[in-house]
Amino acid sequence: MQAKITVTETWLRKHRHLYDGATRHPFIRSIRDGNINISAFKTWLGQDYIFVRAFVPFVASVLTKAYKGSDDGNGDVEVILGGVAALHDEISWFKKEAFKWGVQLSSIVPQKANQEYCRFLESLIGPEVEYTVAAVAFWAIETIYQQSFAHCLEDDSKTPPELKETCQRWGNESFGEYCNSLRNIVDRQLEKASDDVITKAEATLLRVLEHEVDFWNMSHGRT
Ligand SMILES: Cc1ncc(CN)c(N)n1
Repeated sequence: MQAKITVTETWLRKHRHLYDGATRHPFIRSIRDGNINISAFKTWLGQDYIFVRAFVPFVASVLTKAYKGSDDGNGDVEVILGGVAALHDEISWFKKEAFKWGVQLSSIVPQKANQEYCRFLESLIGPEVEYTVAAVAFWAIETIYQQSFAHCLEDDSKTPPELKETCQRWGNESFGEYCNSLRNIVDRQLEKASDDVITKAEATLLRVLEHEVDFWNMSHGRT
């Protein structure tokens, strides 16, 4: 018997071009090819620290929605709670890494693409945004990083040794499994969602892809 094609699979096929644009961006390719400009990397590091701080309340809101809105016989809350715990480690990691690279986090000013992305996250926090829609954003945001950095760890990559740890942070297998768990949550929700929610969720996925591309562009010095 053939496996059923899930909604996320349909979307990823339909929006492959945009998805590849986010996960195979020139910034990521430059890490993978070993010719990353270190000042671009430092820009990314400082800006991403600001993004991750704004990401925490968004993920907390997804957790609340999971608690209130899913049947949760499926353990959504535990999976998302794992994500919150990982973010705690992520923030400590950014501080340690910034120190290593001489990036002064307290003096970083968020750039336009970052501000807009953080504003978008905030727009998804309120109770009027359905759990399914917010969960799609969450899944996409985490998965783009996982896929991007895993690409830099493939056998034929020339990622500089000093950036391997960064790539491992999101490109590792267990982060990949966590992203798969988020994808299962999303597909389960989408199975029972109304057409209206499915339409909103797909539009949200597209917005995330665009914001991620803009974020890489900003880090790469293209804005
Ligand atoms: C911009 C961005 N997107 C995703 C992630 C993964 N949490 C991140 N740290 N920053």
